[in-house]
Amino acid sequence: MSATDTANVSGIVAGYGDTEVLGPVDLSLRPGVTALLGRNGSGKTTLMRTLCGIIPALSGTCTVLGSTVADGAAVRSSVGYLGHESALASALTVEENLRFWENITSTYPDATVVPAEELVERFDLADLLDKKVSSLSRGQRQRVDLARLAMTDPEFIVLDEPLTGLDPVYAAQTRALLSEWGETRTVLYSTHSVPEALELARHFLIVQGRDLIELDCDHEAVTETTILDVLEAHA
Ligand SMILES: Nc1ncnc2c1ncn2[C@@H]1O[C@H](COP(=O)(O)OP(=O)(O)OP(=O)(O)O)[C@@H](O)[C@H]1O
Repeated sequence: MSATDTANVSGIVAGYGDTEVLGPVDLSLRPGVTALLGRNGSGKTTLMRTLCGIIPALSGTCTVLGSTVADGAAVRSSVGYLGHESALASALTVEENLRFWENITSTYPDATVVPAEELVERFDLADLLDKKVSSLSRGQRQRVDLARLAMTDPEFIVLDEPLTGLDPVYAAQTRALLSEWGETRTVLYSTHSVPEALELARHFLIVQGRDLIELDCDHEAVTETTILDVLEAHA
């Protein structure tokens, strides 16, 4: 553990009820982009949801920015999570959703709230404002979900496969957004694309069986072959 760590995980076992999926694992996350890789069903989503306090760890402790994630209120405004399922209300319009989240986030203790108008411009949402979320395409909805996530300007950003299924223009914009966030914040994102991970990240977490293998470009040469070797070791 070091003073610059954003998240510290100690002996975490992640899973559901009686079913252990991953762990026990220890890990630390620092500012920058970390890519999380692993085979289908290996536990990436489970781990990310545990780190954000969405599901409880079966054992072990997880601290984010000095607060334990079990204390949901303490981490709510400092952690931004984008999962497979949208956090938006599908029967409301995009504008209504942004206003709703603006109201909710302004109640978080010590929260920064980026005004909806600023997010509309930054995430290019002007043409979508009057549309119901239920009528949006997956990529359009993700844009709104990212704006919702950015509303609290979180220091720890966790994104589950944010680059899957996007058109080339929006994929490039999202890659640029991740890189920009990674300059000052801690970004953990999952992906199945090794080349894309190598382009975006300098730190890699790879699920191997119930363990997490860490690779770090600052300490070793990380290549597609190194990552594939780790992924295939338990195939
Ligand atoms: N709600 C749940 N209850 C019980 N088991 C679950 C639940 N959600 C996922 N699992 C199981 O946990 C394991 C890990 O799933 P998880 O979704 O974390 O994998 P993943 O690495 O994100 O997979 P993928 O790459 O396919 O998205 C799988 O065996 C899955 O069946």
